[in-house]
Amino acid sequence: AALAAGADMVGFVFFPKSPRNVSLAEAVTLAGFVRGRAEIVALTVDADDAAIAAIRDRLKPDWFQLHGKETPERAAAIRRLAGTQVMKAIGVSEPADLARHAPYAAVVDRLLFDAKPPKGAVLPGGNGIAFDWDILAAGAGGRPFMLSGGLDPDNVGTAVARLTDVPGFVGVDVSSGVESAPGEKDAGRIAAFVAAARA
Ligand SMILES: O=C(O)c1ccccc1NCC(=O)[C@H](O)[C@H](O)COP(=O)(O)O
Repeated sequence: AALAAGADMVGFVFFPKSPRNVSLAEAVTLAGFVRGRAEIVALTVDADDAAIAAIRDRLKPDWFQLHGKETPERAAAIRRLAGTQVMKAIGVSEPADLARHAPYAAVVDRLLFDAKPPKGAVLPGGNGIAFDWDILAAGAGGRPFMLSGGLDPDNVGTAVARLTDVPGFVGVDVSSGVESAPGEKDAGRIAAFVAAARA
């Protein structure tokens, strides 16, 4: 559905507590459809070297998306180990959170500004929560970045319009906003999301 809709990237979640978790074997099978048509993203949460190496060797992703508490040093080490591009998720709920991205900017290829998970949340991402996009408009810093958090087919056009002139803005990422239930992607919502983002 993502490919049919014209998505640029397709992500695979490696986080057992997520309703979107896939095994490495499932991801490898699905990635076979994606390779050459869109970029393959491996989403990990504080993965150790063995997990990164296994994903690198079997999935052969274009990107690792780091969604845990990885330090800038750990993100740099993962980038070396993986030999791929790396995107680091930064949780944002207030302007001060943007300062957290500075140490990562020199060591990763892209930042993903996402909503901070609510206190006690099981998932560090994919919670369908939006934050104030004006925070990014004021100080995203010029490094390549993407926006996520609570995006859906109805609001993504407004989000893109708001950020399109902000230096570094390269795209959007979505999860729950294109689902009919947690972990159940909806082909119609995916198509509507990509169309609205591109429009
Ligand atoms: O989506 C998950 O289940 C998930 C699990 C563990 C870490 C991160 C996760 N998702 C990260 C994403 O990149 C989501 O697309 C992003 O947080 C936006 O989610 P949503 O607000 O649901 O669109």
